[in-house]
Amino acid sequence: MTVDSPPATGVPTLDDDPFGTEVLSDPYDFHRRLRDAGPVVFLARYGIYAMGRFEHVKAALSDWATFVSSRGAGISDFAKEKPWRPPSLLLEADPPDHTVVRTAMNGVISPRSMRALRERFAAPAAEIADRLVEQGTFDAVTDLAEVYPLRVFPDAVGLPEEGRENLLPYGGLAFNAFGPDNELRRTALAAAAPVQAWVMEQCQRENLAPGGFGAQIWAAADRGEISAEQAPMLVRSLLTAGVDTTVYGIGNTVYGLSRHPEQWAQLHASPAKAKFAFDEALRWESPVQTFFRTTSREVEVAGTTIPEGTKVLLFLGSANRDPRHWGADAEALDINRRAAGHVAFGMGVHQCVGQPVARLETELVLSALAERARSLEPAGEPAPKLNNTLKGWASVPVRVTPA
Ligand code: HEM
Ligand SMILES: O=C(O)c1ccc(-n2ccnc2)cc1
Repeated sequence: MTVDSPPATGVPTLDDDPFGTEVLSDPYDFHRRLRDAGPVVFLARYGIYAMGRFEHVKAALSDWATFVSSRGAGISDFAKEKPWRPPSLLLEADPPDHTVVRTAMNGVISPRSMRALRERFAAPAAEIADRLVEQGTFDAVTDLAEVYPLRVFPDAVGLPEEGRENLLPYGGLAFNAFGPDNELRRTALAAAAPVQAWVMEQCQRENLAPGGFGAQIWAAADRGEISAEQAPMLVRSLLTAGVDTTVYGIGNTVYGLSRHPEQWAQLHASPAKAKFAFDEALRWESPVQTFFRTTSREVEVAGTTIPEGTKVLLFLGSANRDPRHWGADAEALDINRRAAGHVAFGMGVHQCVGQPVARLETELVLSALAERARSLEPAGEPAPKLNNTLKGWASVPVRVTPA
């Protein structure tokens, strides 16, 4: 789908396809041209506006009343087109409706529930790290990034064992569906029905084990914090977001460190740096590259007037490498940089509610590997995994030497 807002005269325009194979597999040249073209740029291919600089991406994310999510976090404008699935009560909602549901979710993914998960998440991390260091050569994506989250997260939600292989395809479908009507989106939607049916079935109370995130969401409905109709939709949010994102996050982190052996050496020397390494890796190669907003009114941004009802693509990955904010070495991976304040988890009312889960998983598995592996280096060419929203790898062959 394309939107038909013609560019206001004088708006810098680019003809690149941000959802084409070239940009999806290596976006950084386009990001530099996007940032340098201006604060607000018209992308003629889809008739959308775009922001790539840190200052303006952060401001738009923080201004939820002007840049709304309820008309879709993808290119499709829900005011004009039927969504491919019932809209998310979190990602595709605005305050005040969003506030009630988010408050309930904050109570489920809470510091207390994360403390309980730390023990449960630590043992599998150590076990997988032991095995991979023993192996010496492995694939950081298929042997690690795709294994560990699927080992710990479905149990944390309280999912049955049966059918968990649907989780990665469903996440990939949802993240492709935010994009335009291209090959990636069409292929994903063509295979959607059985995966969607499985996901919605798992969101029902009777399929969720006691004590898990799912059961805790239903308990919030029992307490009247949310309605019984909203509860399965909130579980759906966790199933949509909870696996793909961390798989890409862990994969991107190990990919980045494998290309910077001196940084791995520092991490091996002090594995407690894993949390800083994760933040810097998220800044340097943001798993979630983009999200859309829609303008609820005509708005002026840095001298450019954006009409009401315009789809605006926020390039989180570009903002996280903007030298105007991060300095001249913005494109370098440096685990000693204080990368806090990046927008890889978003900003404002929609800032990632799953952040504590992503941080716990990555910190545990990265520190477990760093303790055991003195060195981590490439062992072959990586293969990108193309997705309309996510940036990451299908394969990252690496070699480690034991401590
Ligand atoms: C490295 C991993 C992750 C990254 C980079 C990430 C990134 C993001 C971003 C950028 C947003 C903001 C979306 C927007 O502003 O439109 C977001 C929101 C969200 N994330 Fe994540 N996420 C990650 C992991 C997770 C996990 C593991 C979960 C679930 C356990 C999760 C659940 C959510 C939910 C439910 C929202 C919507 C929050 C709201 O709208 O209030 N995310 N995430
Ligand atoms: O509610 C949903 O369906 C949904 C919610 C959040 C994400 N997301 C994106 C990045 N982290 C999470 C994706 C889908």
